[in-house]
Amino acid sequence: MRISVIGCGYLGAVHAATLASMGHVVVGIDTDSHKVSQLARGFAPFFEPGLEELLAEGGATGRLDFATSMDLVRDCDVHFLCVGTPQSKTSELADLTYLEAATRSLAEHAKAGSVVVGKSTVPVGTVRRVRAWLGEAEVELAWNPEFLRQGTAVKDSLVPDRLVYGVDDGDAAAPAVLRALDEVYAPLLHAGVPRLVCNFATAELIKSAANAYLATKLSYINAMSELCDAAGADVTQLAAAMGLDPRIGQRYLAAGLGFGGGCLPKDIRSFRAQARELGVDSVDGWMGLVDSINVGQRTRVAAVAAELCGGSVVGRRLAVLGAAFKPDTDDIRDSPALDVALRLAEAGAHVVVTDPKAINNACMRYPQLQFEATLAAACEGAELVLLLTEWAEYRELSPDDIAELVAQPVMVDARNVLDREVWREAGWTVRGLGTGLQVPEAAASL
Ligand SMILES: NC(=O)C1=CN([C@@H]2O[C@H](COP(=O)(O)OP(=O)(O)OC[C@H]3O[C@@H](n4cnc5c(N)ncnc54)[C@H](O)[C@@H]3O)[C@@H](O)[C@H]2O)C=CC1
Ligand SMILES: O=C(O)[C@H]1O[C@H](OP(=O)(O)OP(=O)(O)OC[C@H]2O[C@@H](n3ccc(=O)[nH]c3=O)[C@H](O)[C@@H]2O)[C@H](O)[C@@H](O)[C@@H]1O
Repeated sequence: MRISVIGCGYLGAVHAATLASMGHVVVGIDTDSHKVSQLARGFAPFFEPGLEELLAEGGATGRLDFATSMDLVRDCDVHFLCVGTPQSKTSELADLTYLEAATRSLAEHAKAGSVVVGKSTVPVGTVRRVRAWLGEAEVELAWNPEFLRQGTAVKDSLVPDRLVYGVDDGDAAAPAVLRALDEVYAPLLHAGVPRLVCNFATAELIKSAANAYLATKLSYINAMSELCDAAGADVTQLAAAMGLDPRIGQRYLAAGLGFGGGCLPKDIRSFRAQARELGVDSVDGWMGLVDSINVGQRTRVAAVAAELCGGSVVGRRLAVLGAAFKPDTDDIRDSPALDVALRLAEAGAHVVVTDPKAINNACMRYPQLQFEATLAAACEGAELVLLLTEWAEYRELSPDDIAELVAQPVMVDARNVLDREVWREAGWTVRGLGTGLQVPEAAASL
């Protein structure tokens, strides 16, 4: 099939490359000419494991191309809308202006009978607006939310847990739309990936509800970590024991600094705003609590840092390990690590940040922080080390690796990934979250 992918960011570039690897002829369209020129030359404009290999394969087979001009979508049978839907700058609502612009532009170029498939995460009711933006274009519409995670996006796209097709069940064209989607995803369906067909509102809500559930699970275990600190219990052991119950499961129970990124935070706020508009107070209140528990973890980490510095971080040299919002990505959107680093810098500390992949993105945006390419340079002379993003190389750190570099052997392990006993035996003071030591109220204002 000939397919276009409109919007080639963390979602769209991976989607385009994986569709080409399945045998389709794909053109990715993006308004960012720098991104397009990198993609067209086979370079990933961001770090995503496995993406460059797929871009190279797509380029070599001639099945994958990228462009800024919508002209190239004319021959395509299916168009995927993958543009950003960030949080509005002035409210909790999703900003749909990119989606509107992309849809209106697509409508001018899409051939009659082609199928427009939304993939961006949108508030319930958006598909009706997309239909209106398509105007007189003689195209069909479907909504096919995406569940991939950054860092494992290629694998998640090639082996997804499920495919959700939102279609207009009252429309005579629905069977043809389903056939088109089945043809797109034929290799996945043959491999047994479950396929769920539903109406538009359900498809929109499935995506928001799934992200809200993941966020809920994370804030739940982070609330438990606060309880563990108050009660002298250990949240890592608590989570491990809870997770052994298959009804609960181990995943998304790692307590610590909480969630960030370009999706979960903005999606729960958008979900909250949707619930308010629909008059469903329970979801509004619930999402508000999930959000505030999550943001509260950042305050708690900053408070622990201040406590370990004797009550104030003013003038102290602090090393921060991690800038990306999670390991295996260079994405710094709503990064909890950078949020804590900035709070500590604002409180008067000299903060030196390192990260295996995200330094370039971070140093352009935050000139008030010092960035170092290596762990050794970041730790040199540090009076306190904060492990804020659990990259493998930080999880596997041993006290000997940095003991000679730091000024004081003191560590905040905000992801609870280090073996505290090993570090304590080596003479370090180590604090995690939910380890049975209360975060002081006085410092919590930081
Ligand atoms: N990043 C992820 O892991 C996932 C993201 N999503 C959703 O996918 C959507 C996209 O997210 P990301 O890829 O992370 O965002 P992103 O910001 O990385 O990419 C969006 C891309 O759209 C391009 N764009 C904006 N307006 C355009 C237009 N009129 N025409 C063509 N291109 C245009 C931008 O230049 C940018 O490259 C969001 O709704 C997000 O919630 C869903 C699942 C996973
Ligand atoms: O809609 C989206 O864009 C995507 O959002 C998340 O994916 P992603 O943001 O890539 O990252 P996750 O792996 O889910 O992690 C989110 C945050 O939770 C944190 N986290 C995760 C797991 C955990 O146990 N503890 C924890 O604090 C991570 O550090 C990270 O900051 C969802 O997992 C995807 O299914 C969804 O498609």
